[in-house]
Amino acid sequence: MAITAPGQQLNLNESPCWGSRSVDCFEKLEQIGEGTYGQVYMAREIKTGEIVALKKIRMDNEREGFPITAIREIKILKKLHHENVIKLKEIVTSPGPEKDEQGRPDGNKYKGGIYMVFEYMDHDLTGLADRPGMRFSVPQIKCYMRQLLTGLHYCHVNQVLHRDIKGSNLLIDNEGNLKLADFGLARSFSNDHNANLTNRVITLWYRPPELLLGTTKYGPAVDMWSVGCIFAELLHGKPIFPGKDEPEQLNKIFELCGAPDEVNWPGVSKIPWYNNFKNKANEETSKGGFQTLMTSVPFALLFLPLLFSAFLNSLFCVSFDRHALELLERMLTLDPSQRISAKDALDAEYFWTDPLPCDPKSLPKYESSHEFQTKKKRQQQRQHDENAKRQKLQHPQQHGRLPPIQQSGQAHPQMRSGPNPPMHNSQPPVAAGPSHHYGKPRGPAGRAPPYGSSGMTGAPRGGGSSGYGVGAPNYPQGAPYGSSGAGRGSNMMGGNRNQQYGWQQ
Ligand SMILES: Nc1ncnc2c1ncn2[C@@H]1O[C@H](COP(=O)(O)OP(=O)(O)OP(=O)(O)O)[C@@H](O)[C@H]1O
Repeated sequence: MAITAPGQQLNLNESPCWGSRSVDCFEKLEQIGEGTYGQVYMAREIKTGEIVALKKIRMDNEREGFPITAIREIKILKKLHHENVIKLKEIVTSPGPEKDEQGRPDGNKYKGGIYMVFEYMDHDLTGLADRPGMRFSVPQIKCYMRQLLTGLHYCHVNQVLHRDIKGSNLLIDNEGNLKLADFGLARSFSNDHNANLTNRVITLWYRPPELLLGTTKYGPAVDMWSVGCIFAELLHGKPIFPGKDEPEQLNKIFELCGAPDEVNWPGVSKIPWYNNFKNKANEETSKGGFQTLMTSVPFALLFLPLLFSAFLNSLFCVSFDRHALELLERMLTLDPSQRISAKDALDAEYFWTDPLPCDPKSLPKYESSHEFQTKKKRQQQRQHDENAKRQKLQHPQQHGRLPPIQQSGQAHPQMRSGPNPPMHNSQPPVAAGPSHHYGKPRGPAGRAPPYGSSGMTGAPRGGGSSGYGVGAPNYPQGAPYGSSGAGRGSNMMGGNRNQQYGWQQ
């Protein structure tokens, strides 16, 4: 966690009620998130009954002061007011040492706690997409994408870079509204892009090539790359660039988008790590085993549209909407200066041709689904499966005689169907990282309704596993965060992002 830098002090007294109320004004109902900052809870304001989200600011080390990421998030959110940006309502404090859910001291050396109070959102995109059987329709994808771009355009116009666009930071309520959240890595920028900023931002799978190549001068285009990754994921049903470290991430990008050179990306050879990468690529190529498109850029450039459509079509076995592909290509353009802006993306044909984006209010209502909960359910399911396996090994005879319903446990109705559980139960649950499944049609058409289990009557709370089904990738645990520890990786590495970015720009 970083020490608060001069000029970065947070003045909680800026607004009369900010920071003056105690967290005791709220009743914590349920944990809905676990982030680098600490926990996020669904809570009820006792006086009004209003449901909110409380995000506790982690203060693990009292010597290091108030985390700079929290200061940035609060400062930025205080100036952003838009229907597609999460609303920070106030800051509340707890004066004394706090207790965990079991009433034990929570191990926080800092005596009190500080919480950010947000409007409550029923889902994050990752959690929603992870619902069993979930499929998004085209108008629904357009509706979410348009809201994402509208919120981001607003941020960019107000000279704020988000720098961590990914599914779990896109919150959705049951009115169909999508809002950008988690501005912990966000920062203001100036249009001349002259300032040196850290390149160690954005969760690996969503990180643009310029950051992976080490650039420190960048602008809103970095967010647009992440938006392209989300868009492709919504169309494709799973992350398109699931690299496990930076080199692999770059390779995955270059395999799909072609490799950069001075022709398709003027100035790329001046980016700090370009030559390292190029030399390595050449070395590998001369060894004959390196499957990169580094050496076939003209080919890649000429056939980029075909590469995209071939890639997507081969995965879906259907022909993709031409307008969707055009927009996707313009988002996933290597050269950030040629990448489409949020404003221009909103004008793209894709949003203005049939089927049009649906009205958010027309979207079905789902039971609340946050990534934290879906991950937890998968972990529980995995634990359950492991226990069952262990028991079976210990008492093979006894278990052999049991009818399938008893072998597979009572908790999960879908597992009662016999020794071969449904596909989504047989997938190795992913313990960490974005575990997305955005609406990829799975199995024979018509098996699932367009929105999965429709409305509130969907899968029972606490039951079921993730929507990982046929074709789910076998991601290494923690892969999305790579070895750099950038973005959320810090969490996986036992540290926190303040340690890694706090002192940086
Ligand atoms: N306003 C909200 N309403 C409902 N859920 C929320 C809200 N804010 C956050 N969450 C849930 O908590 C999760 C973590 O929140 P957030 O990303 O803001 O925390 P963080 O500490 O910054 O996490 P990270 O380690 O990912 O940076 C989100 O993915 C979301 O599921």
